[in-house]
Formats: sequence, C-alpha cells, structure tokens
Amino acid sequence: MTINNKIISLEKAIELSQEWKAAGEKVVFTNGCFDLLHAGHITYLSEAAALGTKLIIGLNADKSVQVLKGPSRPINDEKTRSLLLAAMQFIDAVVIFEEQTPQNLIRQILPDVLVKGGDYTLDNIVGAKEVLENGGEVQTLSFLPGYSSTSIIDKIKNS
Ligand SMILES: Nc1ncnc2c1ncn2[C@@H]1O[C@H](COP(=O)(O)OP(=O)(O)OP(=O)(O)O)[C@@H](O)[C@H]1O
Ligand SMILES: O=P(O)(O)O[C@@H]1O[C@H]([C@H](O)CO)[C@@H](O)[C@H](O)[C@@H]1O
Repeated sequence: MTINNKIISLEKAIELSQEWKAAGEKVVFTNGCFDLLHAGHITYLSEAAALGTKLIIGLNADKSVQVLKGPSRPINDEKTRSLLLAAMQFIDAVVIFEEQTPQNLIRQILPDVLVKGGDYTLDNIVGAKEVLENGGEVQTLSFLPGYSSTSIIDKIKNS
C-alpha cells in the first residue's frame, strides 16, 4: 500500500476495521495531534503496533489542534502530519477527525485495543468505555520524559 493510500476517510476506516477484524486481524487504535514528531511518539507508536496486527491512527485535524493546543498550532498542517505518520511501516491507516475528541471515530471503529502514551491514565482516555464494553482492551504505554512537541517549539524559540 502506498503512503498516500494509508490516509483514509472515516467511512473507509470503518470498512477496513470491520474487514480486518472479520479476517482475524487484531486492530489497535490510538489518536493524537502528532504535531512535531519526537522519540516519545515513535516509542509508544511502535509499542502500539506490537499489540496487534493492524494499527490505525486517529489524527486531529488542524482546526481541532488549534482549539486543543492554541491558535499558533499546529506547526505542521494535517497533510504533513498524516503523511509523516503514514510513512511509518508499522502504521496501517491514518484517519483525520475534525471533532475535539475521537469519541465518534472510536465508537464506529471499535478497535480491539485502544492505547495512549504514558502521559494518560486509563480514566482519561476518550473511547475507553466503548472499547471495554465491546470486549476490547485499553492500555497506556511508555512515556519518554522530556519529549514533547511543545518543548521542541520552546527550544527553537529560545535558540
Ligand atoms: N514523551 C512521550 N512519550 C510517550 N508518548 C507520548 C509522549 N508525548 C506524547 N505522547 C503520546 O503521543 C500521542 C500524541 O500526543 P501529542 O501529539 O499531544 O504529543 P505531545 O508531544 O504531548 O504534544 P504537545 O506538546 O503539543 O502537547 C498521545 O497518545 C500521547 O500519549
Ligand atoms: O495529542 P494528544 O493531545 O494526546 O491527543 C488528544 O488526545 C485526547 C485523548 O484521546 C483524551 O483521552 C483526544 O480527546 C484529543 O482529541 C486529542 O487526540
């Protein structure tokens, strides 16, 4: 599958997820803004991929990032952010969502496993209730202290 073909619509993500699960694949899902990629992202994303056989990323659209992270964000637009994620061999699909949370997306995809990095706890992961009620798993993965998109921006500003 080419990199661009991995960047799919909500409808395609629902269809693929159903197809994959019917074929016995274990579908892992995570979401985020992924503005400036760093070692923490890569560490937890590679761990996420190892939890199943297909990894879908829910990516906040530019407008959603602006609300969540502030008017000066994102630095990288959604086209760039989705392409960089899709370029990772262990990521099978990237779906951009416009809302403030991936609740609707997760409710429709119903992955086998929902994960976030270690900066989250199980009680503040959006979609956890739906995934658990559907018999899925919810996990928080590694957290690499000192790595964040914001800290990269601050370093550049202060350099
Ligand atoms: N240092 C880190 N180690 C492991 N996972 C991380 C780390 N930082 C972020 N993540 C995970 O990456 C995903 C995307 O988070 P996000 O894009 O907000 O990263 P961030 O670096 O915290 O960004 P920002 O500084 O803009 O808030 C989330 O699931 C989050 O749990
Ligand atoms: O990149 P972030 O800020 O880790 O991503 C956010 O994650 C939120 C999380 O899933 C809450 O449990 C989500 O609601 C928000 O839309 C961003 O994806």
